[in-house]
Amino acid sequence: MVALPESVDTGAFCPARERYAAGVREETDMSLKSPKAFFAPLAVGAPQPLREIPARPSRAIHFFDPSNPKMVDKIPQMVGTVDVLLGNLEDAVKADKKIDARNGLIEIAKNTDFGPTQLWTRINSLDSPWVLDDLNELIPAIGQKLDVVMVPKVQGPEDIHYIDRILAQLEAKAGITKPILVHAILETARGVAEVEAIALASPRMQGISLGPADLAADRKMKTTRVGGGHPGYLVRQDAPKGADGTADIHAARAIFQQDLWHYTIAKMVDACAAAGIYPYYGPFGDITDVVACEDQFRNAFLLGCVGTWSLHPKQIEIANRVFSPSVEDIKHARRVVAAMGDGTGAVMLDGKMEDDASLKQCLVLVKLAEELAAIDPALKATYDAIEVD
Ligand SMILES: CC(C)(COP(=O)(O)OP(=O)(O)OC[C@H]1O[C@@H](n2cnc3c(N)ncnc32)[C@H](O)[C@@H]1OP(=O)(O)O)[C@@H](O)C(=O)NCCC(=O)NCCSC(=O)C[C@](C)(O)C(=O)O
Ligand SMILES: [Mg+2]
Repeated sequence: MVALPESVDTGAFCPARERYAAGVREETDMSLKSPKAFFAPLAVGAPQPLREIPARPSRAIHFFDPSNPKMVDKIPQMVGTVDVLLGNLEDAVKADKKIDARNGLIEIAKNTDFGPTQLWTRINSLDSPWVLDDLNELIPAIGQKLDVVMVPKVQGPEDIHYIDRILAQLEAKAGITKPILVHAILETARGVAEVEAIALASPRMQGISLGPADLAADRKMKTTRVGGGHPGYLVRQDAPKGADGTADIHAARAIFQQDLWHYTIAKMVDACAAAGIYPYYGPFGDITDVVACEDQFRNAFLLGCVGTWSLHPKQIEIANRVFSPSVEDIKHARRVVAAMGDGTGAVMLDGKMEDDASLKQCLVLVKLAEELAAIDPALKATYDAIEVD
């Protein structure tokens, strides 16, 4: 029994302190994530970190401002139509609404049954005057309901270590039984350079999203958009020869717009896959251009991302469709699985060679379809109706 001096204010009831007072000693990690202690809790009484991040569908992470009554009104009816609802406290919430947003999120979380939909929040940046109160108030009030805390403007693994320890302390104090996961936004040049270390910084790491607007500013890119392409970033077809045999540089030539985000997304996907966590595209700011939005989302899906952000209700349907394998892909994948028998060797299917490696790609799609069908009855009916010839 550890006696506390009478002058110490022990504050509200704290399960971890009670257990400590009762002589219970738990293994924790006092170091900054030494390899052997990687999976030890970072505070006495904090829940055991997960060894594997659950593959919960998260095709769209839908952002709403909890201080905006019109948006808040729409949240209950969005439950079940979107995989993740995220109460945003950071950029896009006005400075004089920060506290309303935090309180609004607490109220929504307490009063809403989220069913299969995950509840995430994006806290303010680590250098802001709000972040400490965000954590101190959200975790005790709604920590048991919060699945993931998204951390903006992550610079390196030390930012994740900082959040990791605070979350452990707050979880212990509040008696939270399931660990809250952490999602980093890749929106600084140093963050991109350190993305592998960020992905591996903590067993809480659930995933990483691209933050193209802040990243562009931090890198001093000469763009003014929130994600998407740029007409000036292009490759031009070679000039044809003119009558005099030299290149006619003024002749009409095809131009091919390139993807400004390809390098960063590919780097992020590799870092996430290597760490066993999930990569996401981020925001597409041109809300009216649903066609280009779909293209950007599909590029990310093909490269390995599991989801994207939705800023406006109309982007949810696009994300749900793009990040669910198509009927054609599932039909083909199931044919390959059937044709490959025990999964070894090579076969010909429709004039193409299939082998162990193409089978593995097909299994990625089949597994994803099963995970999505488990939470999306309409999609399940669509996949169930596929006939493999
Ligand atoms: C774009 C905006 C201003 C257009 O808002 P609007 O009201 O002008 O649009 P609307 O088409 O007129 O809206 C129709 C209805 O839908 C509602 N509505 C509209 N949006 C939502 C929503 N998200 N959730 C729920 N409801 C929504 C809206 O309130 C309205 O309700 P009403 O019919 O009753 O009048 C608005 O959609 C919005 O503020 N969206 C969220 C923006 C946001 O969260 N930005 C931050 C993420 S991006 C970012 O931070 C960058 C990054 C990663 O950090 C980096 O790259 O660096
Ligand atoms: Mg940002």
